[in-house]
Amino acid sequence: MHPLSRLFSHARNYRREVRIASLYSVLNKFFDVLPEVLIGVAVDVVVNQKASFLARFGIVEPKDQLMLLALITVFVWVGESLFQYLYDVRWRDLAQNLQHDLRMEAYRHVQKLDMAYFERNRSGNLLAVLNEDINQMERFLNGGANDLIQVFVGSLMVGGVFFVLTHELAFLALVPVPLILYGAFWFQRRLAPRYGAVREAAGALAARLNNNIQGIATVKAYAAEDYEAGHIEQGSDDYRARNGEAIRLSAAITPVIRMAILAGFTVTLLYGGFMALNGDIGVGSYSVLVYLTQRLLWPLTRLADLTDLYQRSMSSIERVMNLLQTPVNIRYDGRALPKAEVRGELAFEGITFAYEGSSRPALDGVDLRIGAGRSAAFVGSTGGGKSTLIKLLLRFYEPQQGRVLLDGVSVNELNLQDLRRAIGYVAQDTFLADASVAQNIAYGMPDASREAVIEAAKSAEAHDFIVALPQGYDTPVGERGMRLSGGQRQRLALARAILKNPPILVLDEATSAVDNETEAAIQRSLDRLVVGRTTLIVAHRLSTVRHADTIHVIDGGRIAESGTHEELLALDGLYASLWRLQTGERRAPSRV
Ligand SMILES: Nc1ncnc2c1ncn2[C@@H]1O[C@H](COP(=O)(O)OP(=O)(O)OP(=O)(O)O)[C@@H](O)[C@H]1O
Repeated sequence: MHPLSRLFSHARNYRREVRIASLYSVLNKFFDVLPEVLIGVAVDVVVNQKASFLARFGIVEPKDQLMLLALITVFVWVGESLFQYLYDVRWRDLAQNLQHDLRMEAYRHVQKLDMAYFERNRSGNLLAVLNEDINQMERFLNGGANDLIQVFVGSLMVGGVFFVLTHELAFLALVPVPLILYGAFWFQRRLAPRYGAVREAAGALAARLNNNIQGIATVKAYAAEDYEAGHIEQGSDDYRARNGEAIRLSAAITPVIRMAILAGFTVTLLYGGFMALNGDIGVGSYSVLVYLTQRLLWPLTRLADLTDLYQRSMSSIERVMNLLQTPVNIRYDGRALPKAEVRGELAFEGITFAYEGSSRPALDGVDLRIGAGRSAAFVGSTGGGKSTLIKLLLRFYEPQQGRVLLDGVSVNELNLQDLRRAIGYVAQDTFLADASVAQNIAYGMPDASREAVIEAAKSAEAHDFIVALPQGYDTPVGERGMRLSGGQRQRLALARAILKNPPILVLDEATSAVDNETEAAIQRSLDRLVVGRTTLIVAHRLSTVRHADTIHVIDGGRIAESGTHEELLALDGLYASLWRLQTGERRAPSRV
C-alpha cells in the first residue's frame, strides 16, 4: 500500500479536514489564475473597444468596461488572499494535529512492544522515527500537499482557458505537460529508494550518537574519544553519501523540466504570434495565451522541489507506519486482577525459554512453587538464568514452553498492567526519572503523600542521605539519576517498591551496590516488610538470602538445588561451596 494511503487510512478522522483544506487550495488557485485572464480582457478592451469581449455582455462603453474590470480585479485579489489565509491555516493546523496525534500514537504503541523488539531495534533509531520522521511528515503537510494540489489544479484550469481560446494552440502548449508529469514520476520512482536509504542512515547515525552519549563516561575513561568520533564519522559520512546520491538525481529534475517548458513556451510564442499576425486570434487572446503558458508551465518547475519533499516525506511516513503496524506480541488485555485480591501464590511449571536468536535456553525445564506470603531466594553463578525467571514473571517475555501461574491463573491470561501493579520490582539496573527524589520514589503513584514517601525512604535506609541532599526530597536526581551514587539509586528504587505496597515483592540484586552496614539495616526493614508478602530475591551475596524460606540455586538454566540455608549446607553441594567461598570458612572446591 502506498505510504500516503497508509497515512490517510490510518488518520481517518482527518478526512474532513483534508477535504476542506484541499477545497481552500483549489479556490485560491482559481482566484490566482484569473488576473492573467483579466489582463487579456483589458488588452481586448483597449484594442477592440466597443467590439470587445465584454461589450457582448451589454457594457458598451470602454471606460465602463475598465471600471468593471477594476472591480472584478479587486474581488479576485481579495478572494485569492482570503483563501490563501484559509488554506494556509488549515493545512498547517492539520500538519500540527496529525504530527501530534501520530507521535503520541506511535509512542504509546512503542511502549507496548515487547522487550525483544527493543533488543532488535536500537533506541536511537526509534528516536529518529518518533522525532525526525514525524517532523518530516509535518513539513510535507505544511506546504507540500497544498503545492501539489495547486500545481495540478492550476494546470487543469489554465488548460481549460486555453481550450476555450484556441484548441490548436492549447494542444501544442499542453504537449509538454504529460511529458513533464511522466518525468516527475520517473524521478520520483528513482528517488524513493534513495530517500529510503537516507532515512535508514539517519536512523543508524542517531542510534550511534545516542549510544555514545549515554556511555560518555566509559568513552572518556578509556580515552576512546577519537575512536568513537571515528565511529560517528562513519555514520555521518554514510548519511552524507546517501544524501549525495539523492541530491544528484533530485537536482536534475528542474533543469529537465525547464527544457520541456521551453518547448511549450516557444511554440505558443511563435505559433500564437503567427496566428495573431494572420488575424486568426485577437491581440487580447494572444497576450492571455503567452501569460498563461507561463502560468501553466512555470509552476511545474515546483514539481522538482515537490517531488523531493514528497519522496522524503513518503520514506518517513513509511517508517512511522511500519512502527505503528509492528504487532504487540504480549497482549495487555486480560482478566482483571485487583491488587487487594492477590494472594501471591506463584508457580513456574515446566518453563523453558530461550532469548530471540539464542540457541541455548536461558531456562530449561524449571519447576517451582512459592506459597503465598513466603520468600524465595535465587542464587547461583552469573548468567545462570535468575533474572530471566523474574522477567518471565513480569511477562517481559513469554516462555516457549510451560507457564507461570499467579494464584492458580496463568499470567498470560491476566491484564498485564494489573499483574505488574501487583508486583514491586527492583531491577538490577535502576531507572530513575529526571525528576526530584520524592517524585522518583512516588513513581507511578502520583497521589502518594509526602509522609508515605518519607516512611518508604526510611524503610529503604534512604532517608538520612536524602535529607542531607541540597534540597532534601526535592533535589533533582539528574538524567537517569546521574547525580546520585549507585547505592543511593538502589535505595530510592527500593523505597519506590516499598511505597507501592505490593502483594509480591521482587528484588533483583536490589542491595548489591550498598555497603554491608547499610545492607544489614535494609535487611532489618525488609524482614518487617516481607511479612505477608510473597518475596523473590535474587542475590549474589548469600548473607542477604540466608533467612529466605526456600533458596533455589540456579545453574545453567536449571534448578540445581532447593532448600533452606541449613538444608543446603547439609547437602554440601553448590550452595555449600558458594557459602564457604563467601564466608571463607574453608577452601572452596575448584568448580566454583
Ligand atoms: N536480552 C537478552 N538477550 C539474549 N540473551 C540474554 C538476554 N538477557 C540475558 N541473556 C542470556 O541469558 C542467560 C541468563 O541471563 P540472566 O540475566 O537470567 O542471568 P542471571 O542468573 O540473572 O545472571 P547475573 O547473576 O549475572 O545477573 C545468560 O546467558 C545471558 O547471556
